[in-house]
Amino acid sequence: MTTGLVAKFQGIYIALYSAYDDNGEVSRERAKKLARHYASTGVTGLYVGGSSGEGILQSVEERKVMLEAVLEEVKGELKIIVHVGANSTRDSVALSRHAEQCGADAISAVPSIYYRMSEAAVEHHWQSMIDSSSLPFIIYNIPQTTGFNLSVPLLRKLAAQDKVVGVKMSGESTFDLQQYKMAGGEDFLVFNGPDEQFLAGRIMGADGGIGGTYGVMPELFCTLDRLFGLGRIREAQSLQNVINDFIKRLLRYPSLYGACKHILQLRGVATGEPRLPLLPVRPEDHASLMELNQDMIAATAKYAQASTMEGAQRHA
Ligand SMILES: CC(=O)N[C@H](C=O)[C@@H](O)[C@H](O)[C@H](O)CO
Ligand SMILES: CC(=O)C(=O)O
Repeated sequence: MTTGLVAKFQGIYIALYSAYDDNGEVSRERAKKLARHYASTGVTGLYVGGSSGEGILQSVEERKVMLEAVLEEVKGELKIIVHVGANSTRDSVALSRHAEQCGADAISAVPSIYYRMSEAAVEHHWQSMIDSSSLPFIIYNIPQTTGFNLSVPLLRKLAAQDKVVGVKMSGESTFDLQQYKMAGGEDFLVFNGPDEQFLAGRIMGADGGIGGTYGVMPELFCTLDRLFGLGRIREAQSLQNVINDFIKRLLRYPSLYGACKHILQLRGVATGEPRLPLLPVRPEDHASLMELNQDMIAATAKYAQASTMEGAQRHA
């Protein structure tokens, strides 16, 4: 039995993509349509403005618009965690305050990037966001892009505060993930970052996941999570294998987000191209992306059927 914060926040969170119009401006309308698209997929919530959401490539104003649109559409239906990390503490604090004003469920942040930051500087940066809002705070550790790896002592120190409720662990070591889970204590959340090892992360203690590829296969990740919860590990393994084949195919394109956004467009959900320097897909990519989309849709249907059968068996 899980109680408290873990019970409240655990689950599958789609790292939401950016939503731009055809001129590359943030589009409220497309952001709403994108959020709506996910409302009935079974996911717990959305992670807005993170890596996949290109928050780091947007102005503070654009990030506010994006969050407001998402909340207007799905507040109360989906839990909304908003990434408020910006390079300056000043901007990060402004975004933290805004997140609270407009009713997000939690905030989260990476360290400041570009300058090599001491642990003391990162701690001060995060603490400023924590202090500027009453929302729960989720540390975002993604050392391969930020160059900063969260230490267990810093995690322990931050987690001692009631407002610091969890960590999104995007580093690849599931041992580190397990160490965070142990250090955070009983009611501390750990979210798996690398989608390719979702199952491994869950086995080592993650309470759920926040991922950049969930947005093109949300139902598959929900099923994977459920299979793990039911202890059906062999089936979970084979589903993770299916998912990883899709992820490997997605990673072949000029940018992961460009490929994912193109797939969404094929499903009738336009979100524009990723913002440069993230590259869009090329015309020569269209045919293979159409095939990948079809394969994902087929796998989703197949696993939906499998879970119906399982439901029927349970009720028999
Ligand atoms: C480095 C990175 O962006 N990691 C994401 C978040 O943790 C993942 O969700 C990846 O997008 C995903 O695992 C695909 O490699
Ligand atoms: C991938 C991920 O979790 C993010 O976009 O922040």
